[in-house]
Amino acid sequence: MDLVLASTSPRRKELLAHLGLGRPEFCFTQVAPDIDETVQQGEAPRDYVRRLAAEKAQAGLALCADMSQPAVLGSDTIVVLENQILGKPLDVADAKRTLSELSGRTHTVMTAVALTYQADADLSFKTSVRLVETQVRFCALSAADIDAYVASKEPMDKAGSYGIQGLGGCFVAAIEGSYSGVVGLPLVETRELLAEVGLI
Ligand SMILES: Cc1cn([C@H]2C[C@H](O)[C@@H](COP(=O)(O)OP(=O)(O)OP(=O)(O)O)O2)c(=O)[nH]c1=O
Repeated sequence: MDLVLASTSPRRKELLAHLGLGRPEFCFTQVAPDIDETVQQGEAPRDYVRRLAAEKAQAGLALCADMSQPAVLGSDTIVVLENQILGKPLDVADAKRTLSELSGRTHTVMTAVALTYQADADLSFKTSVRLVETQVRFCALSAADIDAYVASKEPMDKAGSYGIQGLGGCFVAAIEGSYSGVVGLPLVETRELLAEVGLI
């Protein structure tokens, strides 16, 4: 099987490479899935993030027509505060609003990872999905903190308008769960998915 990462995220690429544990034979290619990320009416955050990860993997599979046996990974990350999905910010004002909502509170980061691959028996494709939830507590943020952070532009391509792996780590008072899941690809669960199909 050929491993394919269906993602445009440089962070997911870097995290997936970790799973090779330095072995040169572990390799993968990358394709850019293009899916509609609209939340369906009444859709719960857990259902949404699982659906998007699966749709990214399946959209990625459609881009692998030239491969004999692709196994495609897709992933999606959302921040959830009081059952509300906080995705990537629409603009600077939205990022500032999101950060002030997260200030001094605990939110959940949900990341789903999906693997679409050909099940041997009947040549049909199967998608396995794992959902990982992590609690993140933010310290209290001043308006000056938020302005300075948003000016760095780091929040603009990230769910919840922050990156724990970057400057946003300054705001994280506590985390319970998967650090790599917050960054966008939960390593333990991704390793399990790959191990199930013999890719590692
Ligand atoms: C909360 C948090 C999110 N993020 C990122 C992970 C994801 O890349 C992004 C959420 O957007 P996603 O839609 O999950 O992913 P993406 O559009 O960046 O990439 P893809 O092509 O795979 O769809 O937020 C961090 O990098 N650090 C964090 O601390």
